[in-house]
Amino acid sequence: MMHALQLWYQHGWIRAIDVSLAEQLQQLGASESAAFMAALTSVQLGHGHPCLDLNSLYHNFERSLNLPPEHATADSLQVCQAPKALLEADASVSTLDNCLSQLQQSAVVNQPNSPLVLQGTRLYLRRYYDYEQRIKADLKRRMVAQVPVDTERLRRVLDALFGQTERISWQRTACAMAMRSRFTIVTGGPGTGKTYTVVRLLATLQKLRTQAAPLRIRLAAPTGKAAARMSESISAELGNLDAIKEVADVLAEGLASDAVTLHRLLGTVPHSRRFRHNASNPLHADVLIIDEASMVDIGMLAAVVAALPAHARLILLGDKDQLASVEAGAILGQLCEGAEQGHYAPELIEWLNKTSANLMPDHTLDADAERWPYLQHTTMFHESRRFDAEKGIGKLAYEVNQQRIEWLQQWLRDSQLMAATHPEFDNIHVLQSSHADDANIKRLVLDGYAPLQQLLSKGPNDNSEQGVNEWAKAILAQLGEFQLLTAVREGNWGMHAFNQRVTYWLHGDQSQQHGWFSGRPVMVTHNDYHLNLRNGDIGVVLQRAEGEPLRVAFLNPQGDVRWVLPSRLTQIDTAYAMTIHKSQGSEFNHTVMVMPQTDAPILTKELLYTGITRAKSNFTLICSQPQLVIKAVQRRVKRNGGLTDA
Ligand SMILES: Nc1ncnc2c1ncn2[C@@H]1O[C@H](COP(=O)(O)OP(=O)(O)OP(=O)(O)O)[C@@H](O)[C@H]1O
Repeated sequence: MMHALQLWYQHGWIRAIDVSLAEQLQQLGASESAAFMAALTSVQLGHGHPCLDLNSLYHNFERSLNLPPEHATADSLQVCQAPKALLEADASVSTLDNCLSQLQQSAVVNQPNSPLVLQGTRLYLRRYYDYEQRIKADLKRRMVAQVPVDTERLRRVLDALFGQTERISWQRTACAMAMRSRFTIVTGGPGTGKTYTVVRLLATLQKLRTQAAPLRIRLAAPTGKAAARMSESISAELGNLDAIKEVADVLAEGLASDAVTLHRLLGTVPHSRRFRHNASNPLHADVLIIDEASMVDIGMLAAVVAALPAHARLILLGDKDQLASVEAGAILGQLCEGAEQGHYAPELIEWLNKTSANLMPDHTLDADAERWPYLQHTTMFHESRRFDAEKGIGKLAYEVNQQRIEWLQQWLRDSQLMAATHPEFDNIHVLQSSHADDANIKRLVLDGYAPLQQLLSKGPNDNSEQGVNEWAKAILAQLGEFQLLTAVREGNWGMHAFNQRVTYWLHGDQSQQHGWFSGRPVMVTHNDYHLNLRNGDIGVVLQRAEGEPLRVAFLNPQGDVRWVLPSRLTQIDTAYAMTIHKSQGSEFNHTVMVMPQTDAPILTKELLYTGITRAKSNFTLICSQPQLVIKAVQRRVKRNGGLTDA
């Protein structure tokens, strides 16, 4: 088994860390098979699963491990043994029962501080088990801490904020629900009014507070981009609240300026996993709102709940149907499972009815609601204010999310006709081509990037520092207008190949020789604490004046331009094309999504839904094989984990 792991590593099937973990455990006295299972647990972590689910492993070896990986070469398939054959050949782990008893007897499993924890049929590395336990215990404490609320006063405040509506207002329901305990989730697709609601929710909290001083409110998001968008949309909504001046003033009082990244909120300690704020140095906050919570990983949420004082409220906002974090965990997806149906307890419905202008619909009632503890604190919004669910992007996102194949098949076949005959579909297009260098793709890209190229060649209005900064700002804003998103990184239809292709189309041969050239958009691919740049930050290479060296312009969270020398940036990618994973938390006016030519497990409905919902006004799908789109929509991401276990 150890030899097999080495071969897997040599052929790029698994990571070095997966093998070295197994070797270290053997040195600690683990049997070969226990060490092997630990390596598989680490492999799963690399795929975003906090644990190895032995039940699904023995049910379907290849599918649950994604081994051999999709990029496995023919050579490697000859040399490397598949997991199923390996496990079946060893009596100690040949069946699920044997494997469980082997692990139960192991010195490295379920002992005080042992590196592995077996919980039911889930095998964890201890750190991830601890994260999960910490989150569960903390959320439970915040959920049971029922806060007394004057329902009459609450009703009056909500009447002022939302007015009377004919139908149930889920936005109002979310505000009411958040008053009852110290944990709340508001989930919904793009434009469903999460930000609109959260501003009113905060206003309600401030109005009904029992302490004299305003509540201290912190806003945070997993990435710099998401934090910047959160600040922007919250200040726009605060402007709209001016109609209810008294509320706007009381809200603004306790609101700590801008939204920050979670790393900044907690304070990173250089070269360490630790944060400055933790259980012994808690955050100064009464309310913490985390936007884009689908991107928060389990380690980060564990750090957040440790640093958040017990009395504080934690409010998660996000779209549960989007891709989960790249790191381990799919927190929002797991906590919100079943949110479509409500699953509210009779007692909760009765309480909500007291605070609401309308009665809660019957279908949200569940007499067996104890099975859904997190849903008693969750509101899901279905109606997008930005997209009509019957038109264009809204319709496409809805059909993909609901995995409704028939409409999609028709759209993939007849998108041109539909766009020509039904104006409501003229902003969603399919460009089918079997060549990534196809002239139609080239035309689409050149047209899409034409305004960017014009801005670049026009140069700054004047050469003053302000003039140059304004020019850089305009170019960075223009980068949000048109964006290629790829489903995969590698291969002819992947992110790297498209970046090379577009660079060549726009800048010709010269750009191939010089990695750094004026106009190159770049994405930072790792957090850089020295430069204060975050994974996902976008910059653009520019020459500020004749004879000056090239510099990369980034926007800081305050919206000002900062310039960095290219030589200081070690981990970046060109950003004409980015992966859908990296696009999470961003939106682009015209989004072009590129599907690969061959199927892969990474192609899921969550991936497609995330890509489609990045588009603000136009969406184009480039694909060579429409049936792969259908296959992807039928496949769902399944992340293991015990967050919702009793
Ligand atoms: N009840 C409402 N009445 C009037 N306008 C609303 C209402 N709810 C939302 N809106 C408006 O709809 C738009 C989208 O709302 P909002 O930005 O809050 O959605 P969101 O769910 O936060 O979107 P995203 O996920 O893209 O950030 C905003 O312009 C907002 O002001």
